[in-house]
Amino acid sequence: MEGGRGGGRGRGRGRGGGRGYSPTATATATAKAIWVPRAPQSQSQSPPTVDHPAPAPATAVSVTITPTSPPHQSPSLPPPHANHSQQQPPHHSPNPAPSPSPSPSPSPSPSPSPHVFDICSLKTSNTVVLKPPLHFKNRQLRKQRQQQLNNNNLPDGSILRPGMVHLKSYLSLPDQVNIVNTCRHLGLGVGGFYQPAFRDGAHMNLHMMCLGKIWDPDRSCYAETRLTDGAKAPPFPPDFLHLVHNAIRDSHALIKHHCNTDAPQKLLPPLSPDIVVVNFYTRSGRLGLHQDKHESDESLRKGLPVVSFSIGEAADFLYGDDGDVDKAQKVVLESGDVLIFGGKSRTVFHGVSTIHGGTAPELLLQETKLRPGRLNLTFRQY
Ligand SMILES: O=C(O)CCC(=O)C(=O)O
Ligand SMILES: [Fe+2]
Repeated sequence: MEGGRGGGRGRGRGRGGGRGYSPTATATATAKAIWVPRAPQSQSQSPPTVDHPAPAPATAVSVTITPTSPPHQSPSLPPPHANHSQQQPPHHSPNPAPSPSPSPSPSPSPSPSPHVFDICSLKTSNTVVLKPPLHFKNRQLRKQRQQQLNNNNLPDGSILRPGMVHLKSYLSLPDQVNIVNTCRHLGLGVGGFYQPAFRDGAHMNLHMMCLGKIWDPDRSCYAETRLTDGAKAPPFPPDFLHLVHNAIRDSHALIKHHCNTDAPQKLLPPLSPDIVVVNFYTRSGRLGLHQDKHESDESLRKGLPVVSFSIGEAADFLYGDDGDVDKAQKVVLESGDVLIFGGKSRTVFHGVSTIHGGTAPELLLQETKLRPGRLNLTFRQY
């Protein structure tokens, strides 16, 4: 990604909103009694710049009552922590926090370092949570499958520009849960989430973690280690590869259908990703218009795409020919959406202007305890 050259300083210079974005609107959700959303987080749990409006809205169904329990997670995940990084310093401490213990021992557990950013808020409380009944879950899954394969087995999606494809509701709920859990686990360890800062003291308005290679926003290049704390990137997670490949395959089907071509791979070349940039946006998070253009010359020359997964709250994603926000087009990316830009759109300017609070799927929140905000993964081939 390019935060500096080409007029795209928006990515990095996110101080207070970067390139002319108005402050993020805070949506207030009204819950219609039902199964209760998670306990609202107290202000003291929030980083200084983060809004914590009302909890996500819930959906009306008949319910059974169960006590609050930790989310479903793989046994290797660390146990719930009560502490989150709240006073996020500009830089990681020189001694990165140790990886969370792989042992699933229940409690008491060591709290993560205060410098670690936990994308889930797993603090248990006395709140009674009403869980959705199984038939509701199944209906959701059926609906999702149908959405994925309507229209002659084509995925639900559209072509925004040549080489730029938006797949709607593409990632299943279990896949989203798995991605959140994996990112949480990696994000708590060495090289995990941090808030990138610049030499001049400005911060990006998001938390980032790079897998495979480190993206260094200050130097606008990839590096082996992170400047702030010397951490190496956690390895690229091979578990996600099939999702990326499937998304490209299904985008090809869509391109073939809509663009009347037998060679969709010429418009959108396939990639073998080896880097993921994972961003977590709180509700006030954003990312100025920028280009992703520090992958290898060959990768860029071939137009190997960037594949982006959105999970959690919806976001306004802007894109255009240059860094001018007023001329940019907008698409709303919701949880489970996949956006791909390659070929002629490989270096399209893009950014995130708004996170829509309260829009994350309730089931996802129940399963993961994802914080209010949005998780985004962009896969790239160096
Ligand atoms: O969050 C998004 O949708 C975009 C992220 C992005 O552009 C980047 O990480 O370079
Ligand atoms: Fe980008």
